[in-house]
Amino acid sequence: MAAQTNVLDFIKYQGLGNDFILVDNRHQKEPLVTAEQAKSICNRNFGVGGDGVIFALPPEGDVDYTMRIFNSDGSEPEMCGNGIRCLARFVAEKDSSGPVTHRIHTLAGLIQPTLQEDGQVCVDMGPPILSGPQIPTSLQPTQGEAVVQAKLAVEGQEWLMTCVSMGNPHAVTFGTADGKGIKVDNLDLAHIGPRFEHNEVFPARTNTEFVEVLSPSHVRMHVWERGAGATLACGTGACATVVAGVLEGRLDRVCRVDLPGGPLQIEWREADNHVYMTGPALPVFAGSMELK
Ligand SMILES: N[C@@H](CCC[C@H](N)C(=O)O)C(=O)O
Repeated sequence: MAAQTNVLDFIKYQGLGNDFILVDNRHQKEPLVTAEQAKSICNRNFGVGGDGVIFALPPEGDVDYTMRIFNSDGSEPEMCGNGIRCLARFVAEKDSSGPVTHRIHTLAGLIQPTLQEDGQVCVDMGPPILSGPQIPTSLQPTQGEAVVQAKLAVEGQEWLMTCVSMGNPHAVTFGTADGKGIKVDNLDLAHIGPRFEHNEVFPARTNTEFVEVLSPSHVRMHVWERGAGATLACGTGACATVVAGVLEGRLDRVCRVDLPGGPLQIEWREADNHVYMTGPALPVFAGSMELK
């Protein structure tokens, strides 16, 4: 008797080079692949290759559908900014008469991407979370409940960290306590990134953003992602960067964030305290693979 094979259909998408395997999972509540399988699928030599696997699941509550994601190390984050733009485009292509604004349930709550006529996707990412224990970090609050420019010793330097959750945890640094700013091109991310990600002050690990300010409305940012390492872009990280920059008095509420994969436009809107992210999302190829 022939062994039964389990074939996964997917479309690979990318948002500024942050790349994902998208799966239409709207017919069943559980993701079609396990965390371990996601890790193999993301492998760039032995699998499809990607920074994560994203599932469109049936709606939970009063929404259009639910999103879940596995990082390339198989861990499950609460949210993904570039990923949710890709997901909105993916579902829109499948349901050509679907809504322009999608209401998506995530582990970080309700997120609403809007497909713009110019092909970009603008996402209402909701309000940032600033309370240390909720981020979570054990770094002590310095501005009310917020952890702003808290000192953290890593690799013999005291880094100034501002912590922000966009549903998932971020630690943003513009430089060290001796007044040295960041030059993103000089960073050895593969060496330094894990020392932040796994630092004991971040009990759920963290994404870390290293930011070079070009002007109050324009920065360069390189990211070390929890569960995925150095990626070409991070949407939630770009949002956290602008929130941190505003809290530190360095940035305007409307700011362009240049990532290795390209720019994102971010606004932390005073009127509703929500963060809005605008950027691209593009299909790369469709495929199917046998799941082991
Ligand atoms: N690249 C994403 C963030 C993905 C999740 C992150 N690695 C985490 O574990 O929190 C983005 O664009 O936001």
